[in-house]
Amino acid sequence: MATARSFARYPDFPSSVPIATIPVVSLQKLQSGDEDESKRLFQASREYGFFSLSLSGSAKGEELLLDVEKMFDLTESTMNLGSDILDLYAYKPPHSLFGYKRSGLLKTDDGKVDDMAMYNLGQDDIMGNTGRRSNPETLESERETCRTFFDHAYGVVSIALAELDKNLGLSPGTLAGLCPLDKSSETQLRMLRSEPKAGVIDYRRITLGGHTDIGAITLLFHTTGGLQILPAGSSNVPENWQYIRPQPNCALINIGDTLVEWSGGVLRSSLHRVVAAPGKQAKVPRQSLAYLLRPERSGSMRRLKSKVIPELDDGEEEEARTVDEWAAWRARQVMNGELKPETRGGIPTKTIA
Ligand SMILES: O=C(O)CCC(=O)C(=O)O
Ligand SMILES: [Fe+2]
Repeated sequence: MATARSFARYPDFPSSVPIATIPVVSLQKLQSGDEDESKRLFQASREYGFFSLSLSGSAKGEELLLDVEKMFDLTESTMNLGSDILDLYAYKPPHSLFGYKRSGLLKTDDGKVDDMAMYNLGQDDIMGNTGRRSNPETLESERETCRTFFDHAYGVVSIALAELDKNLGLSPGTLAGLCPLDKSSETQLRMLRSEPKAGVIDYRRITLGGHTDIGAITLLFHTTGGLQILPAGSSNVPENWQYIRPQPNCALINIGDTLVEWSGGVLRSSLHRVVAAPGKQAKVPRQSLAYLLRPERSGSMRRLKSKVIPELDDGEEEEARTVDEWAAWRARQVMNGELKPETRGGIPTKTIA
């Protein structure tokens, strides 16, 4: 579903809706050490908090695209089990966010509820870092496929993190080293699906409410539209939200709140949400896959030090909480209404690396 071939199976994304001009960066160019491409990735990560990573022409990229196709099929067969069966694997917030969430359990910004089913598959579970969880048979029988996906997705996202290391003036391997594949974390593959509605389509229907991703960085695969971003500096009114047009053979990458913390606000995490897919695309089921990379649980949320990252201002305190403590504290703040999700970061660097 992420390759050009699968795009051909879906109705076209309409040309009449406002879209955000998210830069496309080539994985193959990054792998060959192209400095301009690296700078473009950094610039996009500061200006939009999003960039598209073209996977074509890179062996690692094309391998991942094939895994993505398989995971889209597994999303479909899993979701087809129906919510009665899937509820046996229901997620248990706030204690555990792994497992199935049926549609309609989350509040959206407009006071309604979401319209998105998701199955959150834990990296620890699949990679064997901690105790196994039990998942529906569709996934249990394909553990090896899932393992390959996690392995390859981590490999590609590590290349993007290495570029951020370089541009942030950090030593090679710093960011990926804080989010290891083989250590316990909340890292997950979120398999999302929203069903088409009969009758007149409400294109303003929010299927997944506005949020920023709490982790380090996210790789998203989608074929149909509906994902929207609120550009930096724009107020949160319906006309300011812009669609992100899915690009064939690409992963959409976005910066999460953890990278904003570590970079002292140099990188940006942008508010995004999902609404009904535009045009004829609203008539087909919408599936997406989000690989949400989170740091090692016991890791530190302290701002990193480099010649690019600004030091703490007078009166600012060093973050003392661990990754897990910080995530729990933020979730509480959002729940108590003390923190409204909003775009963060994108401040000037100390010097340019
Ligand atoms: O389905 C999408 O396009 C976006 C999903 C998303 O933002 C998330 O799962 O955090
Ligand atoms: Fe998200």
